[in-house]
Amino acid sequence: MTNVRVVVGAALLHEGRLLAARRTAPPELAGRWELPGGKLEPGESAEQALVRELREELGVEAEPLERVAGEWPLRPPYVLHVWTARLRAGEARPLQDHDELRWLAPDEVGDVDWLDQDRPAVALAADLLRRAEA
Ligand SMILES: Nc1nc2c([nH]c(=O)n2[C@H]2C[C@H](O)[C@@H](COP(=O)(O)OP(=O)(O)OP(=O)(O)O)O2)c(=O)[nH]1
Repeated sequence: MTNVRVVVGAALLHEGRLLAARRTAPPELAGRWELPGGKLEPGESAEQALVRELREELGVEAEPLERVAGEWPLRPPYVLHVWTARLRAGEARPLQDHDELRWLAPDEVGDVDWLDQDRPAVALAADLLRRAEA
């Protein structure tokens, strides 16, 4: 399919924790937790979109690391791709699209109400964190 559009989500990792962000809109998604990110703009790579979105939404500089294997369908024509990323500079704040942030240790990843579509990628990111700790 050629008209699929990618939403990139960042599994932002810092000091052994994963960042979760609580959405403020649209009403059907508000209050649920997600990986910060957004839609690719025309001509943009996933890595470029990730860096731009994290700058806009959280006020941080992030470095994309690697794609988490998989692709998760959202409302057509969107699909979710997830990349791990590390925090290069700044302190994450909910500047846009979110009203709360939480840095979750691997054992806390199940403590927030993730968007359904995010759960498999979040589980994979938590596994990566656990392995990095071991
Ligand atoms: N950013 C993000 N969006 C997600 C995730 N999971 C999920 O289902 N979505 C959905 C919610 C939205 O319908 C869509 C992404 O839209 P968005 O509002 O974050 O994108 P954007 O920042 O580019 O916003 P806009 O240009 O539409 O204003 O994907 C996720 O983990 N991160």
